Amino acid sequence: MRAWRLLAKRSVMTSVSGGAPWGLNAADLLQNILRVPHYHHYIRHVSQCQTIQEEPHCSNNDKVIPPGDPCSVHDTHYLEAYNLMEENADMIFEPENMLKERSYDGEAVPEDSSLPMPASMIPGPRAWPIVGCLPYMLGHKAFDPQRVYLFWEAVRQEFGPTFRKDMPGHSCLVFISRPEDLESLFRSTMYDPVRPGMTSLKKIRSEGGADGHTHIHDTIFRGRAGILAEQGEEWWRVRRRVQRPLTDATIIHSYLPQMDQVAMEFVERIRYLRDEKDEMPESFNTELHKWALESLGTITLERRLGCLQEDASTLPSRPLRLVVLVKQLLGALHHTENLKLWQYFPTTSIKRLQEAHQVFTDVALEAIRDTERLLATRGRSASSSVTASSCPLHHHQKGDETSSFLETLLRIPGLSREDVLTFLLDMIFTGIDTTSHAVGNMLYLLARNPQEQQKVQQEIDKMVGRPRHLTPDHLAALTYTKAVFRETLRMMPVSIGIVRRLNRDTILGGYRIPAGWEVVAPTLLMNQQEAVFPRAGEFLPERFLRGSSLAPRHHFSFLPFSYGPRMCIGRRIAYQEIFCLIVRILSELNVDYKYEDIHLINRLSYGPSHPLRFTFTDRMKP
Ligand code: HEM
Repeated sequence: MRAWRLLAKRSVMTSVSGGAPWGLNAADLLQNILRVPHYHHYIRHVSQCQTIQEEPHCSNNDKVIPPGDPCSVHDTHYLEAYNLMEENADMIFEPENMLKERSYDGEAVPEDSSLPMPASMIPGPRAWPIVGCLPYMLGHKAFDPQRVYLFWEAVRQEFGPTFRKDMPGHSCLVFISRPEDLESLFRSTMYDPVRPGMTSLKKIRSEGGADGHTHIHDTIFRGRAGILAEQGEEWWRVRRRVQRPLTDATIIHSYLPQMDQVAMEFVERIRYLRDEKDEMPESFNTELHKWALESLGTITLERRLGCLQEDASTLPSRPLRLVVLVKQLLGALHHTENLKLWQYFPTTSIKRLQEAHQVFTDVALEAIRDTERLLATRGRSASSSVTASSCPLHHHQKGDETSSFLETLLRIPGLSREDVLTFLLDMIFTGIDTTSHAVGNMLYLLARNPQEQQKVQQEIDKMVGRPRHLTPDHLAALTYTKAVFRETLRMMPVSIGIVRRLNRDTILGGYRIPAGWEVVAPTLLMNQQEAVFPRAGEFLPERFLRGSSLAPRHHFSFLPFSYGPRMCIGRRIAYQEIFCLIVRILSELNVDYKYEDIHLINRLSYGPSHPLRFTFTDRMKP
């Protein structure tokens, strides 16, 4: 209890000292905590979860609403509560010894007033031994392996918001789609969030590879698989140590000039790539991947890589190989995570994954070593009178210390060099697809909605103009653009869903789901419910503006970066990169798209179904 009080207090203090870069400033934050009864209650609620006195989970003016209720009181305060959750998520979940903090013995699941039904009563498609409901799924008219969300939606229509869908290797799999159930899921798993999946990555990293690839595993991974694939103590050991630098606004903002420079160069690249009809080539998706690596490289590799300078005709350089290798690795992981026959015998898919992982790791590590060499040179130069600012590597200043992101990570007590390298590898391979797809989807939706595009451009012209350098204040002022970004992630999300393995019995959708079962909250199912998002099928960024009558009906209904201690650790980087690029593109260019509709196809994350053959025309100077 005392720890949580300290945390709540610290969350306010951290924001006061500049920790809240997006939207709310410190004064807003304090004002909101005082003014918004719901959020005030929320902090209290989180604190009380510490002592497991589950109470009715929302209240307003003494009106008590039982858990599971549609929670209409959230309507008005949705955005305030949501913003505050987003801003303070890191601070709220930061107790050092989180995993040890509580014993689960004897803990009650959130008690409902009515008796929960047993899990055996959860409805769902017919399942057979071993194959589960695979035959049902394959024979279903809505089943499309590339758009599996269509099938999930059909199942939800037939069986309701909570359904069971046993699959081979996943015999106890429950799908939820009500935001209040997602809230219960997060609360139940908050102190030990196990995200099943990435088991093939864990296997090859911790057991060593076949075909003489063991040297990497001996020298880098040493039986540890990194935060993407690890669980429990080992995941938390790394996560809690890298949390601060990844979410420290000062550190992330210090990379804004470099990311902005990359964005400006990408606008030039668009001009260079345009054909006579001002259209992008079919390979524009890959161009966005290059931008994403170049932009992410400013922080993870501390330098410019040159991805945007290359001509297609030249031999691929190491950075461009990295783009290709990340794609191959994600593709291979998609296969091994989809069908886990490799658990029983060595399949071609796991061998492919080993190969792809091996080559990616070699190339990425070499790039990191180049950075280390440059940093070492800088150290020597600094001592022989060359100032840090003249160094090609980026650096930021904290007190008297000047350090790069890599040096900051390497100095964290309790993290070995191998931990840091593994973490950087994970950042590189998670941070490329995600941001490039989000930007591509946002440009697509704006191309299809010219009025909204115009509003974004007007906001950019008014609040930012065309400055030589973007500042954090410029980006924070873009309220409408931020609403468009959120609406993009609602309609065309990047993440397929939140998945957790329960570590205690939990009531979801009125059923008592036993510990050990896995629960999936599929993003598209959550984001497209009329009852939660009025006029869900329409692109309406206004719903994310303050005071909108279209606001989502529950504060756990829209969490594109997830929530809690396991939420996306790269989200501040993602925001910054994406906003730099959108601002620089739309302040100079109009975007249009003249081909067939794009929908999402599922791999490890959602990606576009067609090439992004945008048309970019120059805007008149405002
Ligand atoms: C629009 C862009 C992005 C979206 C929508 C997104 C979304 C997500 C989501 C939903 C999760 C799962 C969280 C959970 O299980 O609760 C996640 C995890 C993660 N993301 Fe992101 N992400 C984005 C960009 C990035 C970037 C740019 C990076 C790296 C720089 C990154 C690194 C990670 C890592 C390392 C994890 C695993 C965290 C852990 O397990 O502790 N993401 N992301």
